[in-house]
Amino acid sequence: MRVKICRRSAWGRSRRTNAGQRMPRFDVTATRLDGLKLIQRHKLEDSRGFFSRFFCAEELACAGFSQPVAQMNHTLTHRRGSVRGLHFQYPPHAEDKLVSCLRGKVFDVAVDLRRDSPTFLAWHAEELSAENARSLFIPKGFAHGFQTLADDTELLYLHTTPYVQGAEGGLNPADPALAIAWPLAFADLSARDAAHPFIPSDFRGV
Ligand SMILES: Cc1cn([C@H]2C[C@H](O)[C@@H](COP(=O)(O)OP(=O)(O)O[C@H]3O[C@H](C)C(=O)[C@H](O)[C@H]3O)O2)c(=O)[nH]c1=O
Repeated sequence: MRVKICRRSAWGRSRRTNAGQRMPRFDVTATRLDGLKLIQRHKLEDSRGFFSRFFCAEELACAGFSQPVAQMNHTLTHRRGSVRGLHFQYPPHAEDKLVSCLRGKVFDVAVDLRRDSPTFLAWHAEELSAENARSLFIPKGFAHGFQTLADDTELLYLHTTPYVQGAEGGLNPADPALAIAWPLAFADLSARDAAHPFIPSDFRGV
């Protein structure tokens, strides 16, 4: 059962336009992995199309996005079925990440790597698409990866920590210890991602 949180608006003002339409805002829903949140963006539609608030520091602080955006990344992945990830950064460069799909569709996966977490090494996936206007908030301590469900899929990432190449870690998307239920056969995978070692039995988290 999805539990909606952050229902109240952070604005305090009326959440309606002059025409009485609901102002764009977000619905934030908890997942079974503590801290990992699904964010639904609302669209304010009219005859021209729609207006949607893509990010709001004030409104999304309650989702856990409480640090400034340090970096914004954009990826295009050509082939349906391609997999990128699973990546994370080791402390002190661990990052919160907001992942959104601007074009196409992805099976977006987060893996809990938090030491002593009751859901350690558990994974959770959400379908993000340009159409469903959903984002995944992925807090520090999680690895992230995705499989595209459409050709020419574009993702936008907001990161709270800059990229530090030497601090990057990776999980092998085919790791049997994770048993991620990828929807499609892997169409494209970087040599680097294919070479991530399987999780060692003595791995206790990050
Ligand atoms: C993440 C990043 C990478 N790079 C460089 C490193 C490589 O030379 C090149 C491509 O990197 P990579 O192959 O890691 O790109 P992806 O496989 O799309 O990785 C991303 O996708 C997975 C699913 C994520 O969650 C990460 O945020 C991100 O690592 O860009 C940078 O210069 N800055 C950056 O912030």
